[in-house]
Amino acid sequence: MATTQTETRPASVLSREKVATEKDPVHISLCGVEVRSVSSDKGALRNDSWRGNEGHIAITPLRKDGTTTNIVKSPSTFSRSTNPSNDSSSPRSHSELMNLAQEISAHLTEATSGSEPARLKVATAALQLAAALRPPSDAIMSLFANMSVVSAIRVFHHWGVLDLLPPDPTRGTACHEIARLINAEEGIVSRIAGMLTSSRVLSLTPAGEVCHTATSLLLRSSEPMAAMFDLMYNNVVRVSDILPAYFDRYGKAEPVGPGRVPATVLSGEAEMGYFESVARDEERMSRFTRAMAVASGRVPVLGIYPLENMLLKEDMEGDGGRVTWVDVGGGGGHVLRRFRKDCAALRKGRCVVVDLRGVVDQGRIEAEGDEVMRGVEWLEGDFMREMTVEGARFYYLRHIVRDYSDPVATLVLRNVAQAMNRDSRILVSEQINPDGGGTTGRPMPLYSAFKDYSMLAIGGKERSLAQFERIGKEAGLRVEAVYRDSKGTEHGVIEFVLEG
Ligand SMILES: C[S@@+](CC[C@H](N)C(=O)[O-])C[C@H]1O[C@@H](n2cnc3c(N)ncnc32)[C@H](O)[C@@H]1O
Repeated sequence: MATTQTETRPASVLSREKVATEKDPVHISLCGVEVRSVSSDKGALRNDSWRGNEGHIAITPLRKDGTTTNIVKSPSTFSRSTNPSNDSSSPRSHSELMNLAQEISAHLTEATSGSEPARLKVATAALQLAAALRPPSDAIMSLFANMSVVSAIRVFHHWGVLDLLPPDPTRGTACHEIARLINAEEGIVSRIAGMLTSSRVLSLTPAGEVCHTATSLLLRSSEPMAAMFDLMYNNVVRVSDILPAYFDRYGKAEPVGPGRVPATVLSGEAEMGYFESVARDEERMSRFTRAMAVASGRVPVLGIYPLENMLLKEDMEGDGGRVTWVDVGGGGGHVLRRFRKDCAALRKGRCVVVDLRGVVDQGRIEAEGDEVMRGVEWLEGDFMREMTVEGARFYYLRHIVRDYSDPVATLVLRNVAQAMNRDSRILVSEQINPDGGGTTGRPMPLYSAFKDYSMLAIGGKERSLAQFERIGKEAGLRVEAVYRDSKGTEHGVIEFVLEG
């Protein structure tokens, strides 16, 4: 079913994309010669079945010398014929529907026996089949049905209902008992519970008692996902309510920031940047950091950039105390921890986490006694002003550049560039949108578009490679290489070096 697809990137970009090695099945954008399906690692995409663009393709391109190498390419860079998702609203022929049904039945056994690629195939086909069978008016009303689910979760969350249900999903609590425990009327409790059981966020015992599901367990207040839910509620739902008035007031343009972004206008702190406003409140900052741990878990950290190989190539002996790795805006160090756990060479090097004061203070405390983080330095710093760690080998910016508009992101990159040596590298680890951002005849994967849209609230954006190249150039950097995720996400790592 798959077809080869010639990459349409300009030659200037193609020449810089990275060829994979056996150990690092890095995917790049080159013209594919053979196309075959590839296995995926387990777990990374669990619970993501609504991402809407599943599966991925491995291509075996020919090198100039005629040999081949394993290169994996994200599906979004293929033509629609290779990856027919995302156009759920277009009418489908009977044979297309039959193909989807066959796709589901062909992979269902494998999918339910733990195969991640099979699960992705079945989930995608099932979503496409359901969407194709849904009349347009239902498609519209289902948007509001989803919002009602969000609303019901929020109320139960606020009332502490999700914390009081038994954690064992086979044991339930009757609505009258929930009502008694939270001092509410039974009628309102059962209506909200009804929204959540019909959407399968909660479930019912045969006796009609309400019980947890795997989904609702993740929303208990002790879970990091609850912090993420709050963040999304604020930055997507609440911000949506003011967006038309926001654009009326500030103009129909991308927010530039750092101040006057929708989220800070909403909170009555219009002149502040988003992070400035979050950092004013210790509790809010701590919830934000917890939410980031979830965000990081949803996209791969390891296995994209061949760090171990790169470090082995470097002569770190006699380094004169040179810093190996700066995690710029590294939060509580959760990402650095994963790199250090995986990469012995990095544990030997000097690693620094730079972030705002409250964040590094918290990170330092939490890392105490953690063998993997022993020796890590925690440094308060403001990347909007300067990068104080000079000449490090790597400056790692994960989910940083996307937090800002082009002018502000350029400022951050320029500050880092000014601290670099000629052999230093910046690694930007983010979603890489397809060129054209979904406006070139093929829609973006739904999840990628959602991530971009949700960044609007804080004045940020997801970018295509061409957009990264542009802001890098403004900052005095050039793209040395691009490493894409082989697991079907749009995530990648862009390696920048000093221009010239
Ligand atoms: C979206 S989070 C990303 C955290 C982490 N890199 C990750 O991938 O999970 C952005 C991080 O940048 C930090 N940050 C925001 N503004 C900053 C500034 N001006 N200087 C340094 N760090 C900042 C925040 O505190 C937060 O930890």
